[in-house]
Amino acid sequence: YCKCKHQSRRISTSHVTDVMTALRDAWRSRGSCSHGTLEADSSPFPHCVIRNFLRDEEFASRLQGALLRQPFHSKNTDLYNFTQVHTDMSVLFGWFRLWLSDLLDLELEPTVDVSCAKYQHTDVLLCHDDELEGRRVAFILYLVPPWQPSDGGALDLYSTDGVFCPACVVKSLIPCWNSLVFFEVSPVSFHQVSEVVAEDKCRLSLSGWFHGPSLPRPPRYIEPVLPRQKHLPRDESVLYEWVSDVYMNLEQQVRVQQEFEDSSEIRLPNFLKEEKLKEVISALQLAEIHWDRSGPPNKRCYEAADLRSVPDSVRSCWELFCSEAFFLLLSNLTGLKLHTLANDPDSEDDEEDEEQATSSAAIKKDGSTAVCVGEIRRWTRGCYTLLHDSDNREFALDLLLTLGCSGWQQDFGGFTSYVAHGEDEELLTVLPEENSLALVYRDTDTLKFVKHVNQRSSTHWQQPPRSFYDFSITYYE
Ligand SMILES: O=C(O)CCC(=O)C(=O)O
Ligand SMILES: [Fe+2]
Repeated sequence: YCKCKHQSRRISTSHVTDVMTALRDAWRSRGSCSHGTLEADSSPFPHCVIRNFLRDEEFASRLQGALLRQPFHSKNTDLYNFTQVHTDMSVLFGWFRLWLSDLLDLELEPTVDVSCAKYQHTDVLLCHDDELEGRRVAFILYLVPPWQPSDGGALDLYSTDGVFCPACVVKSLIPCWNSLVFFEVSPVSFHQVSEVVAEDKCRLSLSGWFHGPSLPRPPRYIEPVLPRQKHLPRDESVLYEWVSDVYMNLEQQVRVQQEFEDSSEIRLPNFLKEEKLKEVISALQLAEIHWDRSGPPNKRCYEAADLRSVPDSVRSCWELFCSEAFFLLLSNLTGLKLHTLANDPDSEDDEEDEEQATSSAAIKKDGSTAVCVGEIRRWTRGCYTLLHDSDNREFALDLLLTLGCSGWQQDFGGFTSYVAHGEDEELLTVLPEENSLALVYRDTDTLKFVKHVNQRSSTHWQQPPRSFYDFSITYYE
């Protein structure tokens, strides 16, 4: 298996032993080592690349052909997009397991769990650590055509911060025909397959894990809960200034509420008044707003506006959604109790409540406990959010207003997908739609993610700013 530079000659046992000793030392001392076709490094976590992994090139080509004829199934979630087929490759990787066991001085279980993956244009596997009960070493054998960094599809390795969260990509391994990468699965082995941008290349690989005793795992970092705020004291004039007249009509509010109660979600098109919409979009696009990158990348990747840096029009729009008058409007639109004056489904004097709905005198009396938390976000190519176990799971009302996204298509990604916890099935998709306000009530079993914005969005964004924006706010009764 170790051919080094001696393509046609048999390798002497002593040479193999030398390489093995060097590699073992490098692995143990967290150093690096390079020997012919083999390169090992411990930064950002221990990994090794072996070129010309399969000695018989022709066998490798036949293997590639045979694999390509397999029935691939498409895999499509928050984390990834690619096609896969399971294969029994225990024979092919059996001896490799013995070699690895010897190298790592570690008992690896005989069962290898191998699958074949095919990544094509826009396919991606976002940041993850591979940690799952018993996985000890991950390996990937690439059966790819000549591959350039500009084709995408690199295996990117992340550094980690002080609390074992991924920080940034510090090394990119470009897939190469008949080369194999293996790395130690550990609490810091964060990696991704970057999006394949080549339109006509197929990144075929055989990959899997060898199982053994797991490394000790530090407790997972728990993110602090973002501070939630009570409504801002603003009266109903803010609604008349911003919200399209149709949604200020009480009969219309009743209709919206009925629909919302039936399906727990509703889209309200043309939500903001046209001139206000234009003002906010151009401010978001042109103003010098400070955008902070959100992370860590195993959970999210987008930019959020530093609210201290936004121009007046954007701030006013933000304040609209946080205003007392808006909490009351939302109560009327959804039937939720986001305000003490909200229609109480058990109360008999609904009519009286409705009359009070937009009266500023009534607003002053409020003693509600409803709160909200949210962000103004910027979405560009490569952005996403992922589902994760630490998501706090509470009943909540999500509000999403997307701006600067006219002509958006679903296959660009960037849509919000609601799923039931522990299931693949999608409950609801909210597409970015210009000036459409989406309201979604979620229960403790519902999670959401924003699908990776892929390279197809670049064809849509011919010129700057190459981004769309949203106001994303969650309300708690
Ligand atoms: O294909 C690769 O380079 C990595 C694949 C991977 O990380 C995985 O399947 O978990
Ligand atoms: Fe992985």
